[in-house]
Formats: sequence, structure tokens, C-alpha cells
Amino acid sequence: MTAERIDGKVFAEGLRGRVSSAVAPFLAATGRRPGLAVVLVGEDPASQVYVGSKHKATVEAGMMSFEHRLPADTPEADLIALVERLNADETVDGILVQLPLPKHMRESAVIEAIDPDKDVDGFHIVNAGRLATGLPGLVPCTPLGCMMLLEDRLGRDLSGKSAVVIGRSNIVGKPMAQLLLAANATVTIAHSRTADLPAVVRGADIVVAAVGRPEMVRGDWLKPGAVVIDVGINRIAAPERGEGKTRLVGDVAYTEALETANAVTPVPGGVGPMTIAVLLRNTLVAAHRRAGLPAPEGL
Ligand SMILES: Nc1nc2c(c(=O)[nH]1)N[C@@H](CN(C=O)c1ccc(C(=O)N[C@@H](CCC(=O)O)C(=O)O)cc1)CN2
Repeated sequence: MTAERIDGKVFAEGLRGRVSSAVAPFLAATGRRPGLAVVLVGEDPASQVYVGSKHKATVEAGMMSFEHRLPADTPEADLIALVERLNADETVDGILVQLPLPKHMRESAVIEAIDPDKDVDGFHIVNAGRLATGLPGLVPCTPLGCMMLLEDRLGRDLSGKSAVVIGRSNIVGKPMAQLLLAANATVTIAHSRTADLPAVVRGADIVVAAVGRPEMVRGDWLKPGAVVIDVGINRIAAPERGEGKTRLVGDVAYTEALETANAVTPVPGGVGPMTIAVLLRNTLVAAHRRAGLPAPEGL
């Protein structure tokens, strides 16, 4: 069997187009555009690229983009003071603090300072609680993007399907498991201490790998016909491309997975592009809720 490649880039472009189309009606109803504030602390090269991409995508969608770049030695209290100003700013519907933060800052303290109704990352404990209890809230972008790709393939109801999420982070693994559970899948969360991980993965119709270990999930770990979502983005040495060259790989051995699975997301071009598209979607949703408007359809 040769599995299908799930093209996250194409899906993300479609979602961004739908978000963009919903901005004009919002502007007509409220007299303003949805606004997203992104805060970057320090000069981490990957974070700089992601923040730049977020700004570009926000503007392309017709929304207001407010970018705040702070030096790496900014005191935590100053960052929290900025977050509090953004909480109070009526033109800002969404606030995102780019992670990772410099070591002297407590990510949890900064995230908890964000107004939960502007927390477009969905990382605030209030949004985690809303997701766990089935209340409407803001859902983390990467897991929601994975769920959209899965729904597109398998439909909204995953009754009777078994799903394994490899990784238990608050940002991906745990919310991913909650979303799968809400869609009626039978969910296992596996992690570094799971005994016989290959056997656990072999039982799953749906595999979500979010563990941060290059190509850890091998083709012979997979159940024939499984749908595989690879969240990992790992940069590894690629001497075959020349001295000092690197390439990106996921947590799944992609070529091997294609031999057994039904469908697999590639890296790059799978889950990654969905993260920014869902961020725009969450900003639009937050803007509608804050304006007392019904949620836009088809998102
Ligand atoms: N506050 C947040 N911080 C971080 C998040 C997040 O969701 N919120 N996620 C990641 C970084 N990230 C967005 O911030 C992100 C990562 C990857 C991609 C992406 O499109 N990746 C491409 C490959 C890009 C490359 O060539 O390097 C792909 O997979 O195709 C988008 C966004 C950590 N921080």
C-alpha cells in the first residue's frame, strides 16, 4: 500500500482564504478589523521567522497586526505589564507571546496574565479547562489544525476509532487528546515512560506524534491503514546535501510510514502551515465573541 500525503499547506491556504473572506463582514458590522498582537522576547532565529510569518499572514488576511519585539533581558514584570496593556486595548482581539521565552521568565506566569478571551494560543489554564469540560473556548492552534486535517479525512465523528497521541505536553499532546476524545475516539496518551510503545502504536487507527524525536515512529510500528499526523519539526544534519547542510524531518519515518499507513502528513508541509492558519481563525473567532457576534461559519 502507498499512503496518501496529507497536504497541510493546501488545507491551510483554504482556511486562510475563508478567514480572509470573513473579515469584511466583521468590519461592516463593527467598524473595525480584528487585531492580533504578537510579542517576541529575544532573538531566537526560528522564533523571529515564525513571528514574521504571523505578521505577514495577519496583514494578508486583512486583519490588524501589532508586533512587539523586546530584548532578551527584559524583566518578566515588564513583559507581564505589556500583556496587561494589550488585555485592556480594545483594538486587540488576540494576544500571542511567542515561545520559548528566555530562561529567566516563567512561561506559566506570562500565559496566565493573558485575558483568556484574547488567548488565541489557547494555552491559558481557563481555556485548557474549557476544552477539558466541553465548554466553548480558544483551542491551541497546532492540535486544532491536526484535528481539521483528521476531520477532512475521517469525518467529525471518530466513534469506534482508536487514537494514540505520543507526547503529553500542555501545548500539543494533552489538548490533542481532548479534541480526539470530544470527537468520540478511544484515546491513549503515550510518552517516554510508556512500555512497548511500538505495540501501543500498532493498535491505533489514528497516530499523532508530538514527541520531538527525529523519525522515532517507524513504518513497522503502524497498523495497516492508519492515519498518521506528524507534529514533529526536527532539524537534522544532511551531509548528503553538502557540508554543514541540514534538513527538516518529523517524528515519523515518513517514507516507511507511506508503505503501511492510509495517509500521512509530511514534514515540512503538513501540520506546520496549519498552526498559523488556525491562529488567524482563532483571532477571528475571538473578535466575534468579544463583539457579541455569532461565530463565523465554515471555520
Ligand atoms: N506562542 C506560541 N509559540 C510557539 C508555537 C505556538 O503555536 N504558539 N508553535 C511553535 C512555532 N510555530 C509557531 O509559532 C510554528 C512552527 C512551525 C511552522 C511551520 O509552518 N513549519 C514549516 C517548516 C518551517 C521551516 O522550514 O522551518 C512546516 O512544518 O512546513 C509554523 C509555526 C513554537 N512556538
